[in-house]
Amino acid sequence: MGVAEAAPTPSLAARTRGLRKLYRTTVAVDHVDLDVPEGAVLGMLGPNGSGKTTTIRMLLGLTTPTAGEIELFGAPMPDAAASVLPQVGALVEGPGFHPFLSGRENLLRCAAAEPLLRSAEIPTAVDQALERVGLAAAANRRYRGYSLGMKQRMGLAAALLVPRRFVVLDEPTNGLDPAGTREVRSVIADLHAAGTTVLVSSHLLSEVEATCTHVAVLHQGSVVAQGELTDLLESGNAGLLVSTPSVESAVNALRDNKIPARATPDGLLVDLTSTTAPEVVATLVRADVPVYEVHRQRTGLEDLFAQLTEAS
Ligand SMILES: Nc1ncnc2c1ncn2[C@@H]1O[C@H](COP(=O)(O)OP(=O)(O)OP(=O)(O)O)[C@@H](O)[C@H]1O
Repeated sequence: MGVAEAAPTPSLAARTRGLRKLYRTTVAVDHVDLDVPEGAVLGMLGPNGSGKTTTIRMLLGLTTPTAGEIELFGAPMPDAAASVLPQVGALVEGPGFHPFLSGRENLLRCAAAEPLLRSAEIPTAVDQALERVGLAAAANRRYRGYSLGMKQRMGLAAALLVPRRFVVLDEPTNGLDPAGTREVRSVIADLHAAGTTVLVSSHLLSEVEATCTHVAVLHQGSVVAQGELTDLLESGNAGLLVSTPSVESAVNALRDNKIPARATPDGLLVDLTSTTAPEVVATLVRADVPVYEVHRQRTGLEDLFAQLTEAS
């Protein structure tokens, strides 16, 4: 043992290092170093084909990495799969429900395979999961007749059969109507409030902004940005765009108050490094400058994501 102890690293629900997956000659995932802090809701953001599903499948032991390491709660995968995976609930493509059984019957079968559920607890767990995803009324209908959104809800119900330490949701709002999307957001918020770590993939920045505390952006199989959502959103130049017919008076009024600003084709761009949006508006109003509209300039993450999605 060394004399100096290393500073304790925050506990991670999932950690990958150098993760790589090749399908023949296709590099699906390349050198992914992902940290999912315990208690976080981490949004894995990326355009189609950026490697989200492949990364998730490797985390869950559903596909074998070509190279790299995976740990779940500090335990190496796949060696620790039997002890760790029962604590992990997952919604991934192709959950394989039986088409001729009802939603309830399918979930009863899933529940029977859950090591953490005692037989006596199964019926209640199934009913609670059906209720939670809004499928209680359709529970006795055959799975075959379910809509895409209902099938998606079934996958979510299966992930939520037991209280989990970690829930992994691959594009959970795919195929859902606006009400279904709101329900998924509320399920994620409930899980977060209960201390469960959530990893959720999406190709929509708005989705991630609405639900996540952390984000990892994937592009062409690699992580191009990761960290706390607020930090990433604030990265880059924070600016406020002001729409006013009196640009010159506005610039002068702001400069008198030591707030840097300049005219741009999009409007008056005010530097927010040393001030706030309400302060800028108050300053302009005090100087009798008419303000039609103000909005924040696109953030670092929005710019990054726009570049990635526009390029693909
Ligand atoms: N089983 C497979 N066989 C061959 N190539 C695959 C397979 N699965 C994924 N790929 C390829 O790996 C790359 C990453 O795919 P992946 O499904 O992980 O991306 P994704 O970010 O989840 O995309 P989407 O948002 O469309 O679901 C793509 O080029 C895809 O074509």
